[in-house]
Amino acid sequence: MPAPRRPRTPNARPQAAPKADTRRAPSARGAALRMLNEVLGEEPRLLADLSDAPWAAGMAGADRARAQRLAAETLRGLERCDRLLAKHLKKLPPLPVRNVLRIATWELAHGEAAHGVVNDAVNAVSRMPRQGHLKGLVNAVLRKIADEAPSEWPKLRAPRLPDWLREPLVAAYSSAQMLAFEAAHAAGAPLDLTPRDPAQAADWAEKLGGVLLPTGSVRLAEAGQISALPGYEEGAWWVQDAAAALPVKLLAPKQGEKILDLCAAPGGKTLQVAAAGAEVTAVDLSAHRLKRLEANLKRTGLKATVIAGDAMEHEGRYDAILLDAPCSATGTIRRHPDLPHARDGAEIGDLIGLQSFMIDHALSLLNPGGRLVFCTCSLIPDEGECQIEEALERHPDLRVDRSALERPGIDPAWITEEGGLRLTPDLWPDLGGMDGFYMAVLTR
Ligand SMILES: C[S@@+](CC[C@H](N)C(=O)[O-])C[C@H]1O[C@@H](n2cnc3c(N)ncnc32)[C@H](O)[C@@H]1O
Repeated sequence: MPAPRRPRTPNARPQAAPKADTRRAPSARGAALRMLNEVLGEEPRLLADLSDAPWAAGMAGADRARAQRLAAETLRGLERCDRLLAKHLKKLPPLPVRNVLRIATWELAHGEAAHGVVNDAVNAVSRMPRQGHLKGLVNAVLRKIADEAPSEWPKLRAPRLPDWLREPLVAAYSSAQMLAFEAAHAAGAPLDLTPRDPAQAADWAEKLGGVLLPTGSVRLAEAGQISALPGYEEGAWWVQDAAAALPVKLLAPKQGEKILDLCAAPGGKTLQVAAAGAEVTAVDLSAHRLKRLEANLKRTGLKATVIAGDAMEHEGRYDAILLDAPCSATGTIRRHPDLPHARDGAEIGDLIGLQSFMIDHALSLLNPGGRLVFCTCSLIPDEGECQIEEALERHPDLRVDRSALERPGIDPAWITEEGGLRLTPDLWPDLGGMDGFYMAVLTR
């Protein structure tokens, strides 16, 4: 029988570093508009890929952060914006004008002074070569929205996920749980930190005015400027969702162990493994994303061997392997509200194929008695539970180590039939939720 064809790696294209742009930098609102136009455009892009776009090169850090937030929050509330606007639009204007209206609607619903918001929106449209004539319409609509939005916004339902994602999730969970996911996505995410020294987590929670979560992460309600927080410069902690910090806790790296982090960038998990004193090799296909890993290693003073390359071609023998495989990232919508709009699910089939090839390759690199943690930040069981069930069928000597799940803060209700952990954004409702994730510990 011919060997099965390996699916193409969806994000295998090398990413070039952005070129500096000498044109005048856009305002925060102008940049947010460009971001929305790109996320919702014909060739949709993710916000994360736009943060260092050439057109944003001259922007001050604070403006850049404001633009990102404005774009992300408008996308999070897009359905609500459109519902408010629909009452006042007989016909949908072209996308750039619609996006000006959407951003302004979000701002008006969230307490921004109407005068500035409406003026800026009218000016933005009047500068559009082909849509300038719509400035009067924009002015009239936004004056009405300014009156209504603050009181109407909270009455609108949490935005629904698009069908490409809602349908598989309703089939896998339930309609009620789906509504709870959507409410969690609408609520957004607090800022979680992983302390370099887990024994000092409570101290950092106190110093930063946060709370210590049951699994050992520190949660802050208000992020502000992260690089200005105590402990940032000295690398005493790094930003990492509490759910994303769990795979390495299950891996339980030990001093001196030889550990491979197969899909490592931007590196939150590599830092955890290195902080435990293990000898870590971090591999990732994206040289661009690895730059962030290198910067994080420098800031924290932690050590890792960093390799830009294809996980499927990596060779060696390791005591333990972490495989945080490329996936649909549908568990991270609280923090990436652009994802449901910029994606359409077309690449999920390829990703599922790649994940199973990566599991098999990772298993071939394990020392006898070694352990593999497979995880994905996805809500889709095909990228989680099903991968493990199928791996167990392909490898009769493989078993799932359930004892690895006996860790502080892990609720037994999260444990799945095959022995993995299923985390969803509606968990910890009183603490502010967590990202969706799946993880399992395999040994052979
Ligand atoms: C979920 S992210 C990893 C997140 C990372 N473990 C962390 O904690 O920061 C998946 C990563 O897989 C990388 N990737 C995708 N295909 C790959 C391949 N064939 N070989 C190595 N890395 C790959 C992507 O560049 C991406 O950085």
